[in-house]
Amino acid sequence: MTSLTVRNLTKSFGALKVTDDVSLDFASGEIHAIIGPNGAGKTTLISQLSGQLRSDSGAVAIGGRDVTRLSMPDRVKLGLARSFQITSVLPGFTTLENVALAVQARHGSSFRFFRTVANETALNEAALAALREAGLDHRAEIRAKSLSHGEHRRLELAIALATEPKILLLDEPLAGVGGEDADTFVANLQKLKGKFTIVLIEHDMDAVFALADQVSVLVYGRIIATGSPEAVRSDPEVRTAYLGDEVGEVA
Ligand SMILES: Nc1ncnc2c1ncn2[C@@H]1O[C@H](COP(=O)(O)OP(=O)(O)OP(=O)(O)O)[C@@H](O)[C@H]1O
Repeated sequence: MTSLTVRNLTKSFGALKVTDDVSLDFASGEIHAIIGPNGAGKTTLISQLSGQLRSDSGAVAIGGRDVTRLSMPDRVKLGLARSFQITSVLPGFTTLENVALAVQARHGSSFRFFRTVANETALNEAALAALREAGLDHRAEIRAKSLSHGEHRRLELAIALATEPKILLLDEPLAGVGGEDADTFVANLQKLKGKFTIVLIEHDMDAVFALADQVSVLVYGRIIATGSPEAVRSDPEVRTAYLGDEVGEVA
């Protein structure tokens, strides 16, 4: 089943056409990576999907429902969550409190106006469940400002998970994350595989080829290939346009 459908999306900044007639289908439960050189338009495309940026033309549908004209908050309500670039983590709050705020925002007044012990317990349990899925429950009581960069990224993932998404848009989750932290992050995403549709933008090709079911290659705003990691890796046009030597390292 297709959970997210993109048809003929286009966006220009002045004379620069940044996304150019992009059409893609994201299947339910799959990790679909979008790769491409710097400036190819990947982040712009994600912003068009999330509703942060209005497209010049084209259409986006979630589960068959046209959301092209919907705002970002309305798309979040339909299960589309974007992580990493719009999240504002409160540094003086604990990781649990940060995630609890996202749970509260998701459930609105049902948590806010009835401050019973039962509600607070439910709120904390939901937040802890999201932290567990992101592999950060052991740091629940730590203030966000004391987290490592990699842990901070996992907190942002937990905040996105707290919105109970059907589709997760991850924009370079591994940027600036190295070594063990990167391995932990990839392992966590592996565990989430199948639970949500994940659209993953990532420059770390080891991570992309380890995680993705489908890979699409964006070059100068146009999708030049879509397919399994193996098919994309051996596509001559992709090798010429983008992957080059990098592909050799992971082959
Ligand atoms: N708000 C904006 N106004 C003008 N130009 C923009 C804007 N946002 C992006 N661009 C330009 O659009 C092009 C694509 O940018 P985008 O960030 O989408 O690429 P990207 O593939 O995500 O790159 P990277 O891999 O480096 O993050 C770039 O040339 C960028 O300078």
